[in-house]
Amino acid sequence: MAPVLVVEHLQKHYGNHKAVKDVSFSVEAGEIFGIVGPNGAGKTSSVECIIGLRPATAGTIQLLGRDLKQHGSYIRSKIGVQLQQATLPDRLTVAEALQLFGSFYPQARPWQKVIEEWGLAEQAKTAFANLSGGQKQRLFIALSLIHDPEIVFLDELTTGLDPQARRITWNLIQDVRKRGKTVMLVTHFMEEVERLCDRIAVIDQGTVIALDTPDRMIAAYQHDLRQQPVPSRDLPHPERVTFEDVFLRLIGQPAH
Ligand SMILES: Nc1ncnc2c1ncn2[C@@H]1O[C@H](COP(=O)(O)OP(=O)(O)OP(=O)(O)O)[C@@H](O)[C@H]1O
Repeated sequence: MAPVLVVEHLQKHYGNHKAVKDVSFSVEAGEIFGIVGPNGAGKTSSVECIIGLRPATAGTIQLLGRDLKQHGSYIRSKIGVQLQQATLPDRLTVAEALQLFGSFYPQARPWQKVIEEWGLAEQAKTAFANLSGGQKQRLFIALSLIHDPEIVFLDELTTGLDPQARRITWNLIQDVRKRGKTVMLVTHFMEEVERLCDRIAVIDQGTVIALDTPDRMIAAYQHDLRQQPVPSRDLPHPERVTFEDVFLRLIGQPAH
């Protein structure tokens, strides 16, 4: 099956600052694909170029087999986006938000169905400001899916949520995939990518420094640990390696 997204040698410069130096990866239909990296690594800049929000400085982006530069409006109709630090006017109700976002797309699904699917029917008349953190995230997911896109980009969806709301949101992300969508997930939570993602790209200083399944990355790290002649106090016990340990080593930080 052809990949739904192919990014090749993407670069994004802001003046002299090279935020994205060389990012390449491809994503298969139905994957939950994670993008992780330290603050300022270039994750959001990469995603913003991929969704057509910012022009790339160099490189090519193909979504659903079409080049972003030539087919921008087609591609925008096929992607759903929940951007970092998304918010809505305090007094806008859930139903109004869904109707408003639906009005942007000719092929929008009936908002009454979407509100039911995402368990927000009881909050239809609730103002955005009065929703819980978890309900706000559910609304943002529903809004990103109102036009029935094929690929959904979720940037730091669970930042600021308490652990319970975060876990509920994980289930929602899996529900998005169950509905046949491909999910691109940008997050700082390593447990989140380890549990949810089929594959992960680790971006550091504007380049992809690792790309694989979480299990394979963890296995490679464990293998390396066993090769060490003297156990280091900075490294965790090999049986308890997590993706977070792998991530910290990849970006050059001590694991514990
Ligand atoms: N509009 C902009 N103008 C100038 N510099 C920018 C702009 N947007 C981002 N940058 C810079 O580009 C670099 C990459 O930022 P970006 O937001 O893409 O990183 P990130 O990996 O998403 O970080 P975070 O995890 O903190 O969200 C940072 O040094 C940032 O300050």
